[in-house]
Amino acid sequence: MRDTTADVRLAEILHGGPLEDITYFASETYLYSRKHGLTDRWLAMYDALPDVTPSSIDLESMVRIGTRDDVSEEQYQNILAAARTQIPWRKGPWSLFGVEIDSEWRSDMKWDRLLPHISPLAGRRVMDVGSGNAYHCYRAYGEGARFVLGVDPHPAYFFQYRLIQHYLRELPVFVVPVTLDQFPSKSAWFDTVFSMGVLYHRRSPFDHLFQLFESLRPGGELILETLVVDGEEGYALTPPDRYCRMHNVWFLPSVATTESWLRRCGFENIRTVDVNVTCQAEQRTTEWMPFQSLIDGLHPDNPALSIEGLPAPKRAITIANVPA
Ligand SMILES: Nc1ncnc2c1ncn2[C@@H]1O[C@H](C[S@+](CC[C@H]([NH3+])C(=O)[O-])CC(=O)[O-])[C@@H](O)[C@H]1O
Repeated sequence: MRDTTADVRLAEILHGGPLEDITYFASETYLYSRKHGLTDRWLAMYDALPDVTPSSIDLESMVRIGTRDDVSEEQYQNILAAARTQIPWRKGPWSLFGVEIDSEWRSDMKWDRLLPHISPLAGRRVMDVGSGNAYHCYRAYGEGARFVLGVDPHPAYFFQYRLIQHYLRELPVFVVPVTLDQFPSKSAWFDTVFSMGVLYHRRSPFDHLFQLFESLRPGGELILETLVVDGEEGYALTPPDRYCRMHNVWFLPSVATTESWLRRCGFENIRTVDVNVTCQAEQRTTEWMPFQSLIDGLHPDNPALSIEGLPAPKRAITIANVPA
């Protein structure tokens, strides 16, 4: 068993509330029970991490944990080597004691697009569904959230979060490596819920939207970010096969359709605050994600199309509230 600080702290926060039972998912016992092939690699990485305390942290203008001066050359090399064992880093960027992890996605660009439009996060309970390695969870904490819960079933991203969390153990920011379907329904507990980059991966988009609705308290706010296509209300594109080489994309609604789906699920005050064609400055191959990226999913002769001939990725941010 490794450090159990996270389990204990999460249990304290959730004690007596509607989500008390999910504490188990944050436990090492649950992790080992999944017997994932990456677990051994992660444990070896975790053992090699030096114990250092960051002299300063910035989660507001970026994610920076400590500085190069906080660590010796040997400690720096150990952290660098540990971070490299967790390649590919898809979400970031992270600055960890001077190790600059330049991830595939500039996740800060999405954050900058949404932040001016959402209710201030200060004092709020926040959930980020599809949190990946928790980049946006830490940014939410940087805006003053009092508790942030990331939800993402992908073990590799969870282990990246645990690497970062090793140096931010005192913060009330947690990730559970499961899907939202494994949560008790109708917790009505969160003030703000993010679902970004998840809806199009769900085969049943309405079930996902209802789950988000039921996890929010009355008056609570949803920030939904999803791939969209041009079209009238009612139109949604189902790719006949892959989309930008991804095999798990099911529905690309128009903006008007996205909003109508939210209305149908009971949300109100629905407004789309940003529509953005993804550019290569935001999603690209880097040293920390050396595999295929956006450019490989676009048509070689026409970047307005995906490689399959469908519209190139365009993303909308829509905000909506549960009735008060
Ligand atoms: N049912 C599910 N429940 C929870 N997570 C899920 C589920 N299905 C898939 N995921 C997770 O949702 C994330 C989608 S990426 C967005 C990351 C971040 N939000 C971002 O906005 O940059 C998509 C993208 O970047 O295109 C992955 O980490 C999946 O493991």
